[in-house]
Amino acid sequence: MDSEDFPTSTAGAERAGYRNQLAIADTFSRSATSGYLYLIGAVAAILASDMHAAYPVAAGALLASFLLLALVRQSMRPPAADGDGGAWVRRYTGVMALSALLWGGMQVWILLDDYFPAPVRTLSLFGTIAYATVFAHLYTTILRIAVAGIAAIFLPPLIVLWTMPGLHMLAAAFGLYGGYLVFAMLRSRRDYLKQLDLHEALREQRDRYARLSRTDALTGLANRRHFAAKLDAAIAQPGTDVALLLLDIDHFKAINDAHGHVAGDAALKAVAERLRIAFGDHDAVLARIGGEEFGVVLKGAVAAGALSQAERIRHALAGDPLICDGRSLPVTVSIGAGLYDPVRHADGDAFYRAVDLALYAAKARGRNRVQPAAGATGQETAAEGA
Ligand SMILES: Nc1nc2c(ncn2[C@@H]2O[C@H](COP(=O)(O)OP(=O)(O)OP(=O)(O)O)[C@@H](O)[C@H]2O)c(=O)[nH]1
Repeated sequence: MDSEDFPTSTAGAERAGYRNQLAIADTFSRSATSGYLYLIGAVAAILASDMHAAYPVAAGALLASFLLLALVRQSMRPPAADGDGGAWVRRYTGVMALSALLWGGMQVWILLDDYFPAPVRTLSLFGTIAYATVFAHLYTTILRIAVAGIAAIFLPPLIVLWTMPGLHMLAAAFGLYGGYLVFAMLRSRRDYLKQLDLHEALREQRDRYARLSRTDALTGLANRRHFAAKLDAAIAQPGTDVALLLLDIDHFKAINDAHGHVAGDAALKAVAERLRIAFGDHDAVLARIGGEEFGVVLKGAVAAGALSQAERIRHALAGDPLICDGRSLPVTVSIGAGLYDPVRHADGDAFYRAVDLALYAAKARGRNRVQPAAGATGQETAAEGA
């Protein structure tokens, strides 16, 4: 879709895409059934002038065309979010402009053919003014539709009125109203863009809150609630291996006591960064469960090797002190690790509890070690003091 159709206050394809989608949806909801208004107008003009008796073929063709265009318009549902919005806008603009042009043409005929009495001319001119006004006030969701519609409806009768003897005053009044329509169209467009901005700000705020509600503020990892939901979702996928690692920093209180809470926070952030480095390339969910405890969900092939993955991160942390604000902080972690087994674990909670017990056991058995959950595959890989 052409970007000038939907100017944005800030750049960004995703943002523009959202605005385009909104504009398309709004256009359709405002105009899908209004093609029938032309049909009603045409029926009124034909009945008021007995045109069906004098010009039966033309009257039938007009009614059939208005009906067809109204039906086509109503059936043109907007594309899905990933569909071709630009093509839809072009087609929809074409259908709306064609309907407007047909009305404009009928209006010209009514003005030029002496067959039509004055009241019918007046009636049809009212219709022309009404339809053009709708374009100026409602269809500015997509500016080219409003411009094309007003031009197609309004210009043909305006030009004809201007050339008709004795109707210059009427043509001038008509022209003045046309000027007002351009003004109204631009104002309506401005209001609509403001409405889009508001929509967008609300959406961004909603997304921001949703993100915050999933994230641990200190480390930027998932929080406990989101982690639990991700674990449930992972084990609900049939045929996918799922492993859980629960890591707890050993004697973390001593870091706080020795270096202060701020340094403790920095250490937590540094551990989170080490987890990102260690598991960033894997299909993994990383979380700070609370305090100095972290969780990792591993999925797929890497899950089967959960114990060696746990050992790898334990070893990496023990062998390479954290660097926080230029200060070297040696840390070790105790890790509970388990592979989800639907026979042994009733649900995500039961799985989590089993791995949590393994973490407790790792602490009880001396810390700085990996403890497999009961029933987990693989060998225990205690590595105290490594
Ligand atoms: N800096 C900082 N400290 C925290 C945070 N959350 C919890 N703590 C501290 O983490 C420490 C946890 O202490 P404990 O539960 O005794 O555990 P530990 O000292 O790590 O000992 P073990 O787990 O048994 O090895 C406490 O001193 C808490 O105040 C936090 O967000 N920031």
